[in-house]
Amino acid sequence: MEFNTAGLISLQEALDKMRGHIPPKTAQDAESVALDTAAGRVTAAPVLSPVFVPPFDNSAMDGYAVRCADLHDGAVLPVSGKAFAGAPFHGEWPAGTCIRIMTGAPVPEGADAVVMQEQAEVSDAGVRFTHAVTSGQNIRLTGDDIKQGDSVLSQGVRLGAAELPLLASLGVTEVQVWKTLKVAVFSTGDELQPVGTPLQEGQIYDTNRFAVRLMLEQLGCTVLDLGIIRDDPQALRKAFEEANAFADLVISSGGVSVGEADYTKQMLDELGEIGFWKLAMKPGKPFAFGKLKNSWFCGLPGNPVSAALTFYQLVQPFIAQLAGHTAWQFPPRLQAVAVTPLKKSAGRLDFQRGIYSTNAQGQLEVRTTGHQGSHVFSSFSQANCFIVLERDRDNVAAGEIVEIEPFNALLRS
Ligand SMILES: Nc1nc2c(c(=O)[nH]1)N[C@H]1C(S)=C(S)[C@@H](COP(=O)(O)OP(=O)(O)OC[C@H]3O[C@@H](n4cnc5c(N)ncnc54)[C@H](O)[C@@H]3O)O[C@H]1N2
Ligand code: MOO
Repeated sequence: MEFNTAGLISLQEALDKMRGHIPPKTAQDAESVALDTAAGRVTAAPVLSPVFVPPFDNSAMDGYAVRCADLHDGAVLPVSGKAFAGAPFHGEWPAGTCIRIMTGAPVPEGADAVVMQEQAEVSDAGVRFTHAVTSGQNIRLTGDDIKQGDSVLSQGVRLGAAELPLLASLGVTEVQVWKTLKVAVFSTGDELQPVGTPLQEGQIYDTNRFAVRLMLEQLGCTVLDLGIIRDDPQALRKAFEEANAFADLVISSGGVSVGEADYTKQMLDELGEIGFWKLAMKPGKPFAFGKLKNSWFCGLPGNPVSAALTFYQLVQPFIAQLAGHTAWQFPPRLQAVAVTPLKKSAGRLDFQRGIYSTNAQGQLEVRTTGHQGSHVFSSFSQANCFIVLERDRDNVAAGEIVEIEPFNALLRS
């Protein structure tokens, strides 16, 4: 693996480096799972339909199945039988008669139209149709949705509420998916305590592991949580080794900056290879990426906003690719009018937290959540988007156009 470690690199350069190193998946990475357990998994091969949908010609309306040839002016057709969904008509169907039919029922052989009952007058003599009838009307033809052998899902699609019912409708019982990614997580820092433990002087609760674990679960990963690791090279080495033995990807938070207790980079140097560790983005300047013996490594910065943001902007797309989720898309960016001034100094691509809405003129507008410090995690719960301010941009005055990136499902509740 060849990496450039000098200087600050751009977010795009970092993403290209991270995603560019992932080898293509092979057959060994795939497994077959039952449809019932496939939610959140990613298809390893296109899914071909084993059947036609609909599987037979059937009625789109409650009404009467007819042969158009019988429908001369003023014709009254006696009813010769009934066809229900699940109970087809198989009796004798004399010429000049019709069949009562319900929505979803197989169309009797020879019928070339179905007339909805609102366009029929029923008398003792039979049924008279009040509107012109065209051949084929209200008949849903075999395979008009899906043909047998059609590819209904491509490779690299995450299976959810839009996909799994479709497979169920085809009678598919098993699906080929990529194996679930295994991700090990730990937080570093002597000041950190797990939730539920009383805090002593100088201590704080561990926010990052909570955020990272949650986002990993939403991305369909199997998580090994190694807890809080003290700022001690010995303990860190042990955590790195344990994580590497289990995982495809190891994610830590904290200790990537330049302080005296910031050992993450040193560990990565010792136990693996550093790809890069400084980005021209804010928050999130110190973000370490590299490789351990068997696994990839992402070292998130300790500040909670920086950790969540770098996970969202860098780790999320990286995991999508590692997981074979090729249908994953970067959240779209839109233009909006800033209705509050935004503080910014040139030098780093800035992801401020904002609240966007549509104004009375139908224009998108956005305002800041306020204090944008990297420790102000509450800015995420108030926000519904990032305000993305280009690297070279300075302070923004109210009324200027800015780019926004609405949160995707990872941050939207
Ligand atoms: N001299 C410099 N100092 C710092 C720089 C720099 O370039 N030069 N960069 C700053 C930036 S930007 C960031 S971001 C942080 C990142 O530092 P680390 O990744 O080494 O993180 P720590 O020092 O361990 O912690 C920073 C901050 O975040 C709190 N923290 C850490 N982990 C958690 C957690 N799991 N949950 C909640 N809060 C956490 C920690 O207590 C610190 O307050 O470095 C700056 N410094
Ligand atoms: O980049 Mo630090 O990540 O600004 O707080």
